[in-house]
Amino acid sequence: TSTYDYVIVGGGATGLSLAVRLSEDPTKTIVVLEAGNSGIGNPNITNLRLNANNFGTANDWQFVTIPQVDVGNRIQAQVQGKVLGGGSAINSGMYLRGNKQEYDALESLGATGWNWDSMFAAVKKSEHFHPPTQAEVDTFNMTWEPAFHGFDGPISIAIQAVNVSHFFPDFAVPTLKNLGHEMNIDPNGGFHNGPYLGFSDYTTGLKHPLICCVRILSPGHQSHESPLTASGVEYISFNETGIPETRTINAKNVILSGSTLNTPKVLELSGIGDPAILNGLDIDVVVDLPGVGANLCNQPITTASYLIKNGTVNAGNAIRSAIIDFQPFSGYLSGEDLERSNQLLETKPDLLSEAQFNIMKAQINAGVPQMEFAWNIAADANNVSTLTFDRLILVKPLSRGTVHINSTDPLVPPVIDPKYLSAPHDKFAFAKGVQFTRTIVDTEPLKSIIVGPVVPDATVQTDEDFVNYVNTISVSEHHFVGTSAMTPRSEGGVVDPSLVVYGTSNVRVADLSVIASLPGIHTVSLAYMVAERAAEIIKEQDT
Ligand SMILES: Cc1cc2nc3c(=O)[nH]c(=O)nc-3n(C[C@H](O)[C@H](O)[C@H](O)COP(=O)(O)OP(=O)(O)OC[C@H]3O[C@@H](n4cnc5c(N)ncnc54)[C@H](O)[C@@H]3O)c2cc1C
Repeated sequence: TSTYDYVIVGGGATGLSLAVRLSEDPTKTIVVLEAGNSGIGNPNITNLRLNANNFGTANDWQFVTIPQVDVGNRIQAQVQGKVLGGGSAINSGMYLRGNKQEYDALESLGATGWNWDSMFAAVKKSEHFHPPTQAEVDTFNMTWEPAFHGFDGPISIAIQAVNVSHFFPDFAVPTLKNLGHEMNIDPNGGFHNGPYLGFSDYTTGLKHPLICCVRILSPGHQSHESPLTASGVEYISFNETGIPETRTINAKNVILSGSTLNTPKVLELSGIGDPAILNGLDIDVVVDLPGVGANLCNQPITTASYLIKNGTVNAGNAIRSAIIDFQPFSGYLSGEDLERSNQLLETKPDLLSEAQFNIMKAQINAGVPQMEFAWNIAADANNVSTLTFDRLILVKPLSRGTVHINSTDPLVPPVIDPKYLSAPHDKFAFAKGVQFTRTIVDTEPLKSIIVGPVVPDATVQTDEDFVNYVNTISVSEHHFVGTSAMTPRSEGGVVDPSLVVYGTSNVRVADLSVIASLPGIHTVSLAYMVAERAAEIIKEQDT
């Protein structure tokens, strides 16, 4: 049996991008194990507008959380890509980058070399920006800064242009201006405050067999003093009749790219993790690493919609989230609310590290965006138009949760407990964000064409009503990070700045689980950053 140079577990956004870069060296042999199907020829994957058709299908892991105590004990569905391309194959294609401070924070938390400069260079390497045509520029007032973009990478990026309703230039932009929210000419260069036209990426799945990696193999590893050296991985392969067969792959390097929710499972099944979890399942502790599966972070999301006066706008066939407005707390909280925010920020939420808490508070004070307001307009069959803030997202929550196995059966899903809105400040700031949409529609020129609220309806008025609204309606975004954090081992870290799992010599993690603190964005650009940086590091170290 042959020994590959690299086995990459997970052919998702990070894993595939990394495989492409590593395969640039023709002397290296690489195998990618992907648990899901191929997306080849599937229009639900190639057409961004149909992405939701994948939810609940074989292309989705169909995870659910345990009951979420702070949002009415609701169990929430957690869509996650289980198809070549992973999340990037079934996502909505929105493409965003955060503020410089948010990447520099990763280095402050212990990820030496992972800062805005290195990650900006990495993401430009991954990018093939397609500038808009002159006609699109003229029609939609598009702006962009060439220095913020890469033009030779594999990931195509463009500004969304098709069928944008006149509502946006005529009503949305002037209203935002009257609220003091000035347009951002290009949010991709390390400052994404303010409204801008949506950027998109266009990635699609590829072809592959059905394979699910179970655990890392480390034959003969006896001593807990010396680092574990993996010889490859064990995986289950389903044959044509659906019968599972256990097989192995030998490799000099193991790279886990199964995503924030899946990678802890492979580590824990391999005996790498929190002894309290492993002992309970009679799994031998090979590496004592309590940070595996901890520090789980994701964003809460909800919507609000308003009826538009008949005949005042032509909704046309506008695309989703045509304008996205990212605001710091000072952009939507009143003076009194800011005082309340400061009071709530005096107490560190459970499970959030002191280091992260301090950094996040500094970012809040520096005006880093905390809330996303995405604007969309649509008309029904009777041409009744509705303005929907289709993504109201608290983009940098303080709440932290966990994901762990509770079975040694590799086919049993992990226990996912993100503890949504468990930090009191999260609930306050999120509910206030939803409430702020009432201020937006009460501002001219929008005010003159709004009939009134649809969802939440007009009975929802007080602070308490809005808190109840988010408790009962909000769901979770798909932007998980943090469960194999790149922080010092003594602070709950799982990987070092070279992405090597502590206590091992040749096991790396390269997916979004390594990002200790979430930039306030949609996360696929981060996956490309991690992949490009990982490729640079691995190529340099493995010469
Ligand atoms: C529905 C949805 C919509 C989204 N919308 C956007 C958006 O519009 N814009 C944006 O920026 N981001 C979006 N995201 C987020 C973005 O797609 C993810 O952050 C990104 O894909 C994460 O990359 P990853 O490499 O960490 O994991 P993934 O891309 O999820 O890849 C992990 C891969 O590993 C495979 N895998 C897992 N475990 C195993 C195993 N044991 N053996 C073999 N294979 C395994 C999985 O099947 C999967 O293909 C969205 C995500 C989802 C799910």
